Amino acid sequence: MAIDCVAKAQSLDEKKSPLVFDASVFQHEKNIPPQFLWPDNEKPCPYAPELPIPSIDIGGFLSGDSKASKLVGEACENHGFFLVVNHGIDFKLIKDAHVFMDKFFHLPYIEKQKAQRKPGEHCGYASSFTGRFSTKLPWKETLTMRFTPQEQENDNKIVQDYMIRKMGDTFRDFGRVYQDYCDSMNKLSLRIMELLGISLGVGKKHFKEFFQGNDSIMRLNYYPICQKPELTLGTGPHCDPTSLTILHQDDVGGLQVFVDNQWRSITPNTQAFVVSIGDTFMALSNGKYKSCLHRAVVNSATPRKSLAFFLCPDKQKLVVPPKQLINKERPRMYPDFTWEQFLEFTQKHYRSDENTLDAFTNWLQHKIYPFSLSKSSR
Ligand SMILES: C=C1C[C@]23C[C@H]1CC[C@H]2[C@]1(C)CCC[C@@](C)(C(=O)O)[C@H]1[C@@H]3C(=O)O
Ligand SMILES: O=C(O)CCC(=O)C(=O)O
Ligand SMILES: [Fe+2]
Repeated sequence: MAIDCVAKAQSLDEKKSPLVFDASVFQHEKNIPPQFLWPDNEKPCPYAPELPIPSIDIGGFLSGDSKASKLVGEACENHGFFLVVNHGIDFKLIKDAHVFMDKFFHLPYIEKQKAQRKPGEHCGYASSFTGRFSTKLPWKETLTMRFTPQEQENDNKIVQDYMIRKMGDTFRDFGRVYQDYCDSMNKLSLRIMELLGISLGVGKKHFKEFFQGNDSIMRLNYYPICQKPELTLGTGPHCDPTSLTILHQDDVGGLQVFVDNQWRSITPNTQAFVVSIGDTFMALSNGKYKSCLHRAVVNSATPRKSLAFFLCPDKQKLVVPPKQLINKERPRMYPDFTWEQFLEFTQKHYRSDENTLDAFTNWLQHKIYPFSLSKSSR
């Protein structure tokens, strides 16, 4: 009974009308609401030296390209970030995606609310998560769409259909651009999975086949101007729980990665994509490749935009590393799990941070073995 009451209280909490983060208002406010203030130990530092990350020519990469494989392997074992250039993605498509993103986030709040994210779901429009969290709110608005590859040419176009359903037929072009963008990201992801398979010594097919039927996430991040950027964060410190992130950031700058105990900035390069390993791929590589802590800072001069494509496996597939990556020196590091379980954990039980995967594996083990004694309590 008590648990039911708590659960009801929490769900009612989500239903309370939360603070509305309307950037058109907030971006001019001298004093930002207390919910957006981050603790001193997490506030952005005045200077984050650039992190040089390898630039991989994915267009020139062929199976025998040991240089690309070595460069990617070193980066992924260290911090999990690298650039991809010569990617073959149409630059007009990237430009159109940014133009349409700008148009969406400049709509009146009441219009954007037509796509409002519902509690417990990951798709939709969110204005800084004021309905999800009560403190350390990120200074951003987001629009999140689900992507699954079309099996047949005439299969439904899940991204375009979603945008038309939520926003009406005037969003047909918006939907087409993001459908094409996600289709391009899907193809690029599978090329990168070939490279990661070779660099891990399991062959170019292994991960490419694992992610053939992916169930991925397209997220648009819009970071409004902030009058006190030193007091808040656009996106708080976290590791992506997903498998692979392909990020296109505009030329404003703000992405930072925590490496060797220091925040380092990733210099914008609109010709390239920033690719990073997520928690799920860290588990697939049995911990060999690292999912790294990162965040986004904001500024008082110009809004910042980033397009994040999060590759995720079919929700029912078991996440299990290939046997070649399990040995005496490196026994199994994480339990079997499905992306469906992990995604539910991040949407209903836990705010992704630097410990999400460990918190998830503890949660999973207590869910499966509720009365097992954890090591610490033995
Ligand atoms: C599965 C996901 C959850 C988040 C979006 C994708 C991958 C990154 C996650 C996120 C961005 C990590 C930081 C916290 C978060 C709440 C956010 O700032 O948006 C996370 C996303 C989410 O839970 O909606
Ligand atoms: O906007 C950025 O540069 C990073 C955003 C991010 O890390 C995310 O959406 O997971
Ligand atoms: Fe991220």
